[in-house]
Amino acid sequence: MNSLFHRLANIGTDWLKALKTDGYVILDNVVEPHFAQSMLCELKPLRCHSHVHNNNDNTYLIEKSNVWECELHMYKELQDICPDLTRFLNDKSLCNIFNDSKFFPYSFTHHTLKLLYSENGGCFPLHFDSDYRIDHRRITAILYLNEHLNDNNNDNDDDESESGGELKLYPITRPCIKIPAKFNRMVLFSSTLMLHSTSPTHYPRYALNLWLHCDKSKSNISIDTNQYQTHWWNNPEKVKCMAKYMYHKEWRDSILRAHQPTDNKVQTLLKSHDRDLQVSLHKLKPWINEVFAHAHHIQNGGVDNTPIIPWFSL
Ligand SMILES: O=C(O)CCC(=O)C(=O)O
Ligand SMILES: [Fe+2]
Repeated sequence: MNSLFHRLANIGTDWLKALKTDGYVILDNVVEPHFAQSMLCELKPLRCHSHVHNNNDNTYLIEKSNVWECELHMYKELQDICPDLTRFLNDKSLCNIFNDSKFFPYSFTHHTLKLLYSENGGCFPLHFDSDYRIDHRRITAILYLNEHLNDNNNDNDDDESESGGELKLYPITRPCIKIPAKFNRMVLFSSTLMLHSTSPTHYPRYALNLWLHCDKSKSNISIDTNQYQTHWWNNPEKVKCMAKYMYHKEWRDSILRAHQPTDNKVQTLLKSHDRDLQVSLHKLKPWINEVFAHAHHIQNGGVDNTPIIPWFSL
């Protein structure tokens, strides 16, 4: 069977280098357009028949209003009626590209696939996908399937577009990046350290979220704790604290935006957000002047490439 990601195998390694250095990369036209189209055709009726549902029985996905999520690997009965989405789920070629490149200190075993649909202001609050202490996801790869978005939906517009639905990345060395969810575009980023959110969508928004899982027993990771004492950015935990501090206002607002005001989870989420912010500031204490200066610089639109962020070190 041909690789579904054949284009990635033929575009050299610059994109892998960019992902490793910047923590994210944007790739257009990654799968055969007719295959992307056919996955979209399978996805649309699923959401109409409510198969793509809010996973409110699953603690690991927090329910958000107007966002439908379904982890396809958990629903065998859906796999039988969605052959192309199931082929996308079972395809190993993306993992193989990463494993063969040896650019990353992981051995990827497989990916899982979450189907996503949002509408009517649906959005994701700021979050990290994976907590390295409890799960094995290391790279997020989201394929967007929104045909009506075209080149008028320019990348990196300063203002939120009218259609909304952008993926927003917060890489802490530069201001937020807004990425329109265009058809057959894939955005890859660090599951553990890339803070991200989505802006409220004003169109029916379709996406396929792949998570690459690593085999922890085979990972080639060494943590030098002495080195971690030197700079905050050498320590992945501190990078997360920094992101929390830099974007805490936006984070708080995004929690309110993603849930109905009547949802009683909101107060709990806000409380835990406020507590995490205090903990983060405490952990950053040894570097506090440096941290404030860095945050101030980025918040004023600056870029600071001095910190080499260990995006894929855990
Ligand atoms: O749909 C997107 O662009 C992002 C989705 C996301 O962040 C998630 O599923 O964790
Ligand atoms: Fe996410």
